[in-house]
Amino acid sequence: VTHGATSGYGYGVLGDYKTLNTYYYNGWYYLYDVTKPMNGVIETRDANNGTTQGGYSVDSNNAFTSSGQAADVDAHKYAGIVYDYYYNTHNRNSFDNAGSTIISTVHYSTNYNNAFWNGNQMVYGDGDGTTFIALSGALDVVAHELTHAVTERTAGLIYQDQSGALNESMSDVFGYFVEPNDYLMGEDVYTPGISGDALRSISDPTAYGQPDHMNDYYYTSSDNGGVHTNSGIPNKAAYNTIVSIGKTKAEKIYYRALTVYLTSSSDFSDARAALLSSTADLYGYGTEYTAVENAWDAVGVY
Ligand SMILES: CCCCC[C@H](S)C(=O)N[C@@H](Cc1ccccc1)C(=O)N[C@@H](C)C(=O)O
Ligand SMILES: [Ca+2]
Ligand SMILES: [Zn+2]
Repeated sequence: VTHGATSGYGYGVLGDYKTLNTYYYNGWYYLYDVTKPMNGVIETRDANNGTTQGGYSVDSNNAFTSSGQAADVDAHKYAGIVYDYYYNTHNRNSFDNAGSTIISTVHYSTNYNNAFWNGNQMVYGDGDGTTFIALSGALDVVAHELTHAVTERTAGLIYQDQSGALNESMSDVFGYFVEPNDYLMGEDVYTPGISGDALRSISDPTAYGQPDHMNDYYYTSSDNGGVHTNSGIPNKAAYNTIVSIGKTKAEKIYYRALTVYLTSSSDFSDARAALLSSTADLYGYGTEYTAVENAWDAVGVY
């Protein structure tokens, strides 16, 4: 072929084999996925431990099998999975619902124990090897970060205090919806030397130092008002909702609340109201509505 879509493969951060949607051009294979509907593109880049966007992740023979390519493989594969989740479950075409290219950069900085959405793209550190390994190696992390992009283009929840904790919670909750095999966050890339732990739990936020009730709201000036701590309260309410009405209904009311009712300054009480309105819209005022009321009563938010 002169150039065009190809199918490659590689090994992820956990050493697992996975197929990849790649693109051949001028002697090189790119992590550039053109298989999505309406020309949605997913591209993965490599910062080579710098702090710029980096160039495209490329390979000479379409086999992304070197250890240095593992983070690239997972960032690319998982971005595609998250794209598919939003398209197939919520009919949303990319984070802006207009098919914008989803860009990821891996190997950001050195020993960087975090991942983030920078307003234009996802960025992943490699971790320091003790607290984290390469963060794109966890599907719930990728879903967390891409959900920040969705939130930014919809509710626009300000990243401070209660709206900020809600912003963080939406990213964790959709991290669960995309990876529903556990209620843990980041377990696949967190503390490789310790098994069974995680950065957070939505079923029991207190297991990792987060509050699960308004009585224990953590007032602080750090971390934008403790957004990674206080997210435990809406996270617990989401867990309560998921357990009582099921994932299929829960993800519909959460998506509707995020895209229709929540605004940039919404606080926890506004979130309760937004979810109740969404529930009423979709399922009426029956058992699902009561379940959402109970879910938020249980965390002390009215
Ligand atoms: C650059 C400034 C910080 C940005 C914070 C990003 S959005 C974030 O919340 N990252 C997640 C990564 C993550 C997600 C799911 C599971 C594990 C880890 C996060 O929770 N970061 C923690 C370490 C933090 O910033 O406190
Ligand atoms: Ca998980
Ligand atoms: Zn976040």
